[in-house]
Amino acid sequence: MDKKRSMVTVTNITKTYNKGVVKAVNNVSFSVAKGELFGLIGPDGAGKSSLFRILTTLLLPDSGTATVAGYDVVTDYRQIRSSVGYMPGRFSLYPDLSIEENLHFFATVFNTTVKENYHLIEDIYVQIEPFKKRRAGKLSGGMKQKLALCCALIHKPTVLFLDEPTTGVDPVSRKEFWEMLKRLKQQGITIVVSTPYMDEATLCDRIALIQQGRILSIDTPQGIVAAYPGQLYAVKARDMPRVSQVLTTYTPPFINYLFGEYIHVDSQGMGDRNPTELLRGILTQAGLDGIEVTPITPTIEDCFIKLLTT
Ligand SMILES: Nc1ncnc2c1ncn2[C@@H]1O[C@H](COP(=O)(O)OP(=O)(O)OP(=O)(O)O)[C@@H](O)[C@H]1O
Repeated sequence: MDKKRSMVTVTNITKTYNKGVVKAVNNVSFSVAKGELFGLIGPDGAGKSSLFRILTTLLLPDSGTATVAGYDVVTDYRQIRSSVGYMPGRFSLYPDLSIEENLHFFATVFNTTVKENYHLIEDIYVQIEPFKKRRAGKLSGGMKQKLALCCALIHKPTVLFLDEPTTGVDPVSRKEFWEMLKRLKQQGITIVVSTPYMDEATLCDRIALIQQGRILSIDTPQGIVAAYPGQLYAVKARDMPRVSQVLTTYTPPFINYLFGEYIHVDSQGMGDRNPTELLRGILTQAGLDGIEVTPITPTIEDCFIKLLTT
């Protein structure tokens, strides 16, 4: 990637806790281009929040370097704090202040006014404005999320860091939220967002799959899916627990896991044999009926599981 256009550059960042016992971020490197919507995708404890806190200058890394908007996260923390917007995991709103008061408070802290940058938040703010006198502590998850986003945007940041913004938010608000992010991106704001929801990964321009502080893969969602080695099958039969048992106890065992109403089975270890025929044969021989075996395109979650098992 063109370094000049890079708005976030992370180089070999490591962060440990408890005197090195917990490796929260382990030699992580990536960069995010201007105007890109970049996702950090990983389960709880993967190290996403620690990375965000380092990039927003709230935590010092043990080693490695990082720049945001061209500023060093250790030496230029003042410039970074004024040029980034940060929405922490637990929305940092003042529960006793109203919607309106929270917004004015954040604008004042950043030496600006709500009026000056209203155009940036208008789309989002109009949705919560009817309740502007309501205290933040009394808002629903979706409304808190919208207010927190307005507060993170009110000083016109060039880079926006959103740490699990959709966790605990209803599905409709989650969808609306991603549409808002698309619009912000169109205004040239660079966005780094983390989520444990794999389905949200496909809404990013590029994603990093992260687990136990390590990046397993970085690419476009389509690139990650295209790089899936082998073929995946969706398998179903009348007795699903038995399907899993048969596939797991086969020699060599097949990678298989429940995925919605199907069991996904990886073709690894099937050699030259036709996987559909092989799977049908094994399951029929085990006395199962109602067997369905269909080759499928993996989801990001399948790719994540595959990366974890190889
Ligand atoms: N202050 C701390 N002291 C000790 N261990 C910590 C501290 N903060 C985080 N950890 C540990 O570091 C690892 C990474 O945590 P981190 O919060 O960065 O991950 P995360 O992906 O954001 O997950 P979550 O969504 O649960 O916060 C976890 O094992 C966590 O328990």
